[in-house]
Amino acid sequence: MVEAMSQLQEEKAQLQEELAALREKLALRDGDQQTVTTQLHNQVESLKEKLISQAQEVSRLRSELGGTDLEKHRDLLMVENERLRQEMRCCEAELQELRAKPGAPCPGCEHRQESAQLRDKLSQLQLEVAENKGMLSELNLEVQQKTDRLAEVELRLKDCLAEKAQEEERLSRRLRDSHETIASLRAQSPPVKYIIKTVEVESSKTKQALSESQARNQHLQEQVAMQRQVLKEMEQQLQSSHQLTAQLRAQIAMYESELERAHGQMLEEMQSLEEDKNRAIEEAFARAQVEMKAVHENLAGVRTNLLTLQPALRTLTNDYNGLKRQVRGFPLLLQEALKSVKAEIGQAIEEVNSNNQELLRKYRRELQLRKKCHNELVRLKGNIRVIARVRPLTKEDGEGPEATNAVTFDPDDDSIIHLLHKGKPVSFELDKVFSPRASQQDVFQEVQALITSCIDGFNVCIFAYGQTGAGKTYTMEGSPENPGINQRALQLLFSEVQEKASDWEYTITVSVAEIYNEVLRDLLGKEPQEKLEIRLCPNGSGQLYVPGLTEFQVQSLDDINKVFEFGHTNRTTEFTNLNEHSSRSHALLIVTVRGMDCSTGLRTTGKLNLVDLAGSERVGKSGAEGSRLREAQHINKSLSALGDVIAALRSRQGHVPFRNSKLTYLLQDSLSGDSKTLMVVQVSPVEKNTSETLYSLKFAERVRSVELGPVSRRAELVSWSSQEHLEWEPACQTPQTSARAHSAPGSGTSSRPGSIRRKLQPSA
Ligand SMILES: Nc1ncnc2c1ncn2[C@@H]1O[C@H](COP(=O)(O)OP(=O)(O)OP(=O)(O)O)[C@@H](O)[C@H]1O
Repeated sequence: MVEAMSQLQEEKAQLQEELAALREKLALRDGDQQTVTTQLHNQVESLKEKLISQAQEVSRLRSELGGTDLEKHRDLLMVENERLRQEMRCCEAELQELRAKPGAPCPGCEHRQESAQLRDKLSQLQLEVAENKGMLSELNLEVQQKTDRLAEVELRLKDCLAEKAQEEERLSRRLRDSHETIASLRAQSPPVKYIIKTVEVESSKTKQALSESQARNQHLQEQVAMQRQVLKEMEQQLQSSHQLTAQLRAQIAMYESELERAHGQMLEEMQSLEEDKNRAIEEAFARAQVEMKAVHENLAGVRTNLLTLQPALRTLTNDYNGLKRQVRGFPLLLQEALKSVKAEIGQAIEEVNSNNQELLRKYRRELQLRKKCHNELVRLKGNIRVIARVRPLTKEDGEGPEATNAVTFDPDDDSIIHLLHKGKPVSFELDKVFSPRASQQDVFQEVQALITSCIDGFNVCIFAYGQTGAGKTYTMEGSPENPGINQRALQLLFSEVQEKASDWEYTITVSVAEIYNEVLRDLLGKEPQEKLEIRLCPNGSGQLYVPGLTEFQVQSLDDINKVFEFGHTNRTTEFTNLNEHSSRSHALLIVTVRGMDCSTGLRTTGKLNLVDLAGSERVGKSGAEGSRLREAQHINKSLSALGDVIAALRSRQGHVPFRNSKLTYLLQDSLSGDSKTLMVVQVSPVEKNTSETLYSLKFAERVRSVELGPVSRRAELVSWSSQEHLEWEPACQTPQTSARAHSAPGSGTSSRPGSIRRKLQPSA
């Protein structure tokens, strides 16, 4: 029993210990539970506070920025709009009144225009106001939409708050229940274990509910943030609509002021117009009264006058009837007058025509006379003339005694040239001698009469003769800056032709050819290397022509330059050593001038041959061989043939040996008949060239001298040919042997060069 008692005691102590431990544990649990509950309570409290503050915030926001302001704005705008409408109606009514007012400004009055302008302005303003009205109603609509959305948000917020309150209520109720349960558990200690477990279960449930409510709280916070964002956007929109409204209001104010000003202006104008009108009426009335008075007075006078005028009126009526009769007969008179005037005019025209005919006849006669005079002049000068041109010393002549000047001139006679050959002076007389100082123009002046005769239908030949480097090409072609005879001749032809353009139609064509080693080539052709032949015209006219020789029509200096350029290019491409070749060939520029008299239909053709001959130096003398010898022989042959032809022409022989060379055969037309020839003998002034110079001058003098008396001429011809051939023999080549060599004036050995010419003339 004792053992059982002690066992019971032990068990009791054990149980007490266990109870104490449990109590301790429970006390601990209680403490934990309490802290958790207070924490939860605190959390719920803070949530509540947050919710309240959020609700306050929302209401504050609502009061600050919410629909009420928008609504207020909208209401204000609507009131404003209504006020504007009323004002507009008033203005319109006033305008109507003004329009309807009698005594509108008189037509054409300047105020009328201004009034019209004002009306236009007003209608513009009305249009603008209507536009603004439209904008305002749009704005109203927008404000309405925003207000609706705000109301929706508020509703949602209210729902959320109610849910929250319910949740809070539920939680606090559960909390209260838990507290009560704990208190009851404390009161009943034995089933502590079970209660603790229940509390534990309850506590976890409470926690879960708490976390749920936190999540919901979070969700609500997010929603509130979203709402805030929406509110912000709406705020911005509201602000922009505020700005727009302010702008619109400003515009409306502006239009109002404009309208007011226009209205005021209009009123003022109307007033001034009214005043003007009244004033004008008064003035008019006063004037009318005065005039009326005067008219009355006049009327009295007129009445008395009328009585006196009646007899005068009768006579005037008689006069009028007489004039009427005269007017009826006027067309007849006019016709007769016109007839006589026409007859007079016809007579005058006939007189003018006959005068014109007379003048034309005189002009033609003058033209013929001029032509005759010109021909006479040329004839007096000689159909074949020879002039010399001495080139200046150039760098190419070198230095030293061999390069000194050997040519002098006669200061009193420009047809004499003196040459110092091997220390002995020799003189020659030609038609004219040009010193090195002579310009291209000076030389051209001498030949231009010949060139113009070409327009009248004459054939002309101008040759440049002389040794290589004596200046032939310079005289004929010149340089681009200082052109020679060729270009100047064509320019002269152009200007002459232009002068006659009213009566004559002219065409000028050019051909460029070359004779080398007795072969004729066309330098303007497509095949410059092709050999050309000279043939008789098949029409039996006896004239010559060159089949295939290209002719270019030229009208300007540009055309000439192109033709020369083309000819030069053909020559350059043909021969590698052009300078060498050019001095060994004859270059011909053939200009044909064809004219037609517009009134008579008369046609003329004149040919101008401008020839740069091959160098006349006697290459054969220096013992040249091969091609140089062949060239020399050809040149010699053609130059001799030219001399023979000129000589035969001057002596008017029956037979002229044209066919002895290609050159003379080609120029046959231009060397025969009444053609005119000029030879320019080019002279080098250098000491080392005196032998060639002497030869050239002798040749020139011979050409010039053969024109005299028939017997002498024949004798001269014999001497010419034999002399010419002898000249090519080196052994016979001495200047002294020439019968035509002259001594320089003052040398005392011979008479003046002109004496030979005189010697050959038939004695009187
Ligand atoms: N009157 C002049 N004034 C100035 N320079 C001249 C004159 N005459 C010739 N000359 C010059 O002398 C040089 C030889 O002249 P040009 O070439 O005309 O001689 P050419 O007789 O035609 O020779 P070629 O037979 O070789 O053609 C050239 O440089 C030229 O410019």
